[in-house]
Amino acid sequence: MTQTNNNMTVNPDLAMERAKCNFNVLEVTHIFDGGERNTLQRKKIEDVALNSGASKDALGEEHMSPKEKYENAVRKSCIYATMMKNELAELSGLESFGVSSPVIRRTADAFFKEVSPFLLHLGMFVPTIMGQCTPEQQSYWLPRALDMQIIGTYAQTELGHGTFIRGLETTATYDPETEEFVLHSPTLSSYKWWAGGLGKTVNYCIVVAQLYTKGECHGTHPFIVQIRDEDTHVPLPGIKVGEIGPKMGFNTADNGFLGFDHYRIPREHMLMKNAQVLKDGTYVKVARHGKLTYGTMVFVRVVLVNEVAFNLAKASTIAVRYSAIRRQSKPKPDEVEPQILDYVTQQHKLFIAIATAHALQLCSTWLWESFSAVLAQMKGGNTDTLPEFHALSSCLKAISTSDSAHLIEQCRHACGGHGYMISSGIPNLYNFVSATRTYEGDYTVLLLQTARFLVKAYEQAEAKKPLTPTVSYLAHAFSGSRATWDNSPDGIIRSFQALAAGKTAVCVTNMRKRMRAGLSQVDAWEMSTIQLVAAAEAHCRAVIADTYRKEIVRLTANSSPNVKVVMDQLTTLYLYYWALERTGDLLMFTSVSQKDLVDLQIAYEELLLKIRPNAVGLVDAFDLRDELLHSTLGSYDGRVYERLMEEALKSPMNKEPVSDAYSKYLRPMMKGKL
Ligand SMILES: CC/C=C\C/C=C\C/C=C\C/C=C\CC/C=C/C(=O)SCCNC(=O)CCNC(=O)[C@H](O)C(C)(C)COP(=O)(O)OP(=O)(O)OC[C@H]1O[C@@H](n2cnc3c(N)ncnc32)[C@H](O)[C@@H]1OP(=O)(O)O
Ligand SMILES: Cc1cc2nc3c(=O)[nH]c(=O)nc-3n(C[C@H](O)[C@H](O)[C@H](O)COP(=O)(O)OP(=O)(O)OC[C@H]3O[C@@H](n4cnc5c(N)ncnc54)[C@H](O)[C@@H]3O)c2cc1C
Repeated sequence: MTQTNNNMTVNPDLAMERAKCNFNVLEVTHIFDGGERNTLQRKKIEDVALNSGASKDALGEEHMSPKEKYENAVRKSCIYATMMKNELAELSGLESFGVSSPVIRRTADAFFKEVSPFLLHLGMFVPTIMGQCTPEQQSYWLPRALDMQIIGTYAQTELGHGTFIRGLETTATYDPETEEFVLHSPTLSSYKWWAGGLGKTVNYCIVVAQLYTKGECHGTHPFIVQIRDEDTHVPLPGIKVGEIGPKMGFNTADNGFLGFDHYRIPREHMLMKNAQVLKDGTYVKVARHGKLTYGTMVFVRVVLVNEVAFNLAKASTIAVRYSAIRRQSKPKPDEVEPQILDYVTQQHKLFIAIATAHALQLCSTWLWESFSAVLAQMKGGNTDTLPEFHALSSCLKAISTSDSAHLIEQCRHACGGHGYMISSGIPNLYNFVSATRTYEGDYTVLLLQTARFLVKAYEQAEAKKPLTPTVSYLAHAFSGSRATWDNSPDGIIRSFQALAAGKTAVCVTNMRKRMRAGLSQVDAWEMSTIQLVAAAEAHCRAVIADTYRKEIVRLTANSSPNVKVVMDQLTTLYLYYWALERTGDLLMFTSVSQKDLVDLQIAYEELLLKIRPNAVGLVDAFDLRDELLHSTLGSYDGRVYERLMEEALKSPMNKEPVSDAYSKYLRPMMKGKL
């Protein structure tokens, strides 16, 4: 066993990997964090939050009953929330603590193997107050929410409808006599369903309901609604609330249901930044864009790109470290069993996961900056950039969550049987991330939103009208010839753009054909949706590839030579991987030949070998403390087998030498006495 500086016993294979890494790991950490200052700040926050040991459980969460798990999650949420109010607020440098800080959010992961019941409070309740309230409403609600005097959630989805927001059934009918809204759930399918924290934790929630005033329906609007007594926590009269039951993941989030029986709230509890109901019941539209009430969802879609990049970084750290210590099979009889990381197929599974974590992390920062710019313009009353941003955030949310879930599962495959253990950490990561593909807008549904924008942009390009930046490549779609293949990074990115343009063109052509053949526009669109989803996916891949490449070139401009090399290798790997995944499309829409593709496959395999010696260094650069990984397979010291055994011995099943089930069932059955 090898000793490191701080006297930690490290598995010798991992120590050897670290010794052969040829680049400065800390420099890459700074790139991933967005600069040295951010790394220092992150480390300080992690030290304060994690060094006290407050995040640890006496008994592993996985051995607790659902009720114990929930209560334990609330206990730790309260500890973490108190830390945020006290020590962490100042350190994070945020005006309003925690609300938009990925570091605070990530550090919280050390406290929860699943999720905090407060996630929706900070993730959606507070952002909705910030985004949908008038200044007066904000000054009343925000301090109470930030100080955790009230805890809230976001209740939009109903039993009958999640995707189709305009189809929600909960009603909020204005009564000018009492200056109140009457909230009502007219059907079973109108019951709110899913909101995190609603089951048992929160006492307030944002409720999205159909607004009726003066006999007219004005569509869905947000309201802030008290559902439990602020002192006793008992549900208020007219409220039917509870928890929805066990799920694939999110089992500490007490997702809930909620129904209203003619439940009254004051007029001022409608969130009135974008639309108002006056005392006499007159409806006044304030916003210049009809979809601004969907703002919290857009915010969360942006945040999620960062969130899944982080979770993918965790899964790849676990799988790469494990693959460095795991030895299996004997391809060369005279040599020792190789580390499984030496198998090229294993590298193929894992290095794309590392590269994707980088790509999504850098895209998320870029997306966040674009979002800030759109918000700044909207403050000045200009909503022109919103449609493009909605299209962009929709596809990035869809692709980042879907790719991350797929790659986390691939990391599990890469860990063989041990990856299936809860203690490996990977099942919890997968259960969490696979939900992100559905919530906040399902994958297909969001890609179809992007496709709407692409088709419109294509028609603008056809009419030689100006295009917005992310679709400017569509202007080249009318050259009449196939894009010229060239295997340089820029050449591959141009080819990805050609694929997106080509696929969009095919959709438009097919829809026009179908309409000429007599189909309505809606039916022609519906018949083309498989290809529209594929076009939006291709567009998103082109955006990610272009952004990742540009950002890496910019961020490594002053890096040391070896860091430049390894970062260039990772971006190139990302481009080769996706080109090889899309060979059929490339043959359709570019001049690529069979020989070009065979050469590209060989170049890809050689690239895997070049990255191999730096693989552990690359995941170390994510700088994920053991407390965040929660993994027997992925800890920094690589004591995998010791940890697996330690965890197995903690199982309550091992507390008694003979299980009660023996005398109750096994023995009678075996003795023929059952
Ligand atoms: C410290 C802690 C901080 C952070 C925490 C970190 C991490 C995570 C944070 C929190 C989250 C944690 C857990 C979340 C749990 C889950 C919560 C939820 O799921 S909440 C519910 C979410 N629900 C959805 O997302 C529903 C999806 N459906 C829709 O968005 C819409 O219905 C849909 C877009 C599908 C269609 O809307 P519709 O009104 O029917 O529009 P239509 O199709 O007719 O289009 C009309 C027109 O409007 C444009 N448009 C649609 N949406 C938007 C938008 N948001 N912005 C701008 N424009 C929009 C649409 O493109 C179309 O335009 P054109 O006519 O084509 O021009
Ligand atoms: C873990 C978790 C937490 C959640 N938390 C919250 C919360 O806090 N608050 C809240 O309000 N909601 C929450 N939700 C609900 C979530 O937002 C919805 O489940 C999600 O938006 C999908 O909607 P749906 O369930 O109605 O799916 P559906 O729309 O019924 O989708 C079912 C299938 O139909 C397809 N489909 C639907 N419409 C179309 C279409 N127009 N074209 C093509 N295909 C279509 C979808 O692609 C999908 O394959 C949560 C969900 C989960 C899983």
